[in-house]
Amino acid sequence: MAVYTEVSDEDLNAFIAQYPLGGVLSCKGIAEGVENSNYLLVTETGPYILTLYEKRVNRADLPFFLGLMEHLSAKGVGCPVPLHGHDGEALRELCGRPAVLVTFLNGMWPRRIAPYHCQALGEAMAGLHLAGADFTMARPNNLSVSGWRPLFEACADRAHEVKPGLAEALESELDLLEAHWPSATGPGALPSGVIHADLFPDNVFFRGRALSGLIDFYFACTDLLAYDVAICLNAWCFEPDGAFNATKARLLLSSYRKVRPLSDSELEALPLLARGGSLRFLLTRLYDLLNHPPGAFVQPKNPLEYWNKLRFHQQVRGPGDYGLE
Ligand SMILES: Nc1ncnc2c1ncn2[C@@H]1O[C@H](COP(=O)(O)OP(=O)(O)OP(=O)(O)O)[C@@H](O)[C@H]1O
Ligand SMILES: N[C@@H](CCO)C(=O)O
Repeated sequence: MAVYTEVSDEDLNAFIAQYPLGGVLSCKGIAEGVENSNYLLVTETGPYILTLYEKRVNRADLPFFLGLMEHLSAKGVGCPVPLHGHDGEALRELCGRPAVLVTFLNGMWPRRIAPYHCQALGEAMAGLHLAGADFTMARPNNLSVSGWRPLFEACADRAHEVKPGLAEALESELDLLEAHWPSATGPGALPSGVIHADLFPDNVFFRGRALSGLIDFYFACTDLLAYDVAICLNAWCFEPDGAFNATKARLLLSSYRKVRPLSDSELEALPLLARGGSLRFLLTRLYDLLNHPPGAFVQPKNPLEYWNKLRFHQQVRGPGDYGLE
């Protein structure tokens, strides 16, 4: 149960009274998700999502996230929209945590990924990148290459508990990525802009076969657009047994490219970006696993799922291995 901060009825009623939403009819903690405390709130005017932000969300970043969702929604991207209270404010505090109410999105995230999901995701991701092009705020990606060594150092001493030799292998990969990571500035720079940076299946809603919305913009930032593509290759194009599905990758990439073409440099950089994306999620999962509070309801995700993905990308010879003709 990803509810880290419990809210009393008294605190909730006082919080909701600050909005023109009528009285509270129900408020239930949402089990899914591992980063923040989420509640499904129903008032006399309908359903909403109440989010209390936890450890990995910096309060100072919230204006960027909230402003981005408003910007993208205005551009036609299906995403939650923050609600403003009587005082015009969207960002508040509840039970000592930064808290926001957002609109409820209908749809279900796909538990079993079909090729058509990948095709729809590629198109939606490209649309997101284009819609974010004129968003005036910027936020550095604190979980890109500059953020990986501190995470690694916080895990290195105990990584062997998860897999013998893991620390040594990760340090070697980290050295390579730090030495060769593509730049967003200067000669040979790759295109950059607003990326979601966490476009996993559980953050993408479908209604039937149609993609209906994107949620969880709390890792969104300004970074390499192709890095978002690489994160999605990892999150959508591997089968439960760990096998890479080149058909899904081809559909994802080709539908993305129909909306926003990928340059030759971006395509050439995909294997390295996918190795970085593998390391990023491996490290955050490893950190969460090694620091998992005993008895917590939230089940940590398996870092070795991303060790297997990293090993796959390490042997990729070029973008052709991602199903591209
Ligand atoms: N706007 C929304 N409309 C409908 N459901 C939502 C919305 N936002 C969140 N949810 C529900 O809450 C769940 C958790 O939301 P979210 O993924 O943002 O939490 P999180 O703690 O950031 O999780 P994650 O581990 O994916 O980062 C989602 O899987 C979804 O079921
Ligand atoms: N989507 C992330 C969790 C939230 O950052 C993962 O699966 O590791």
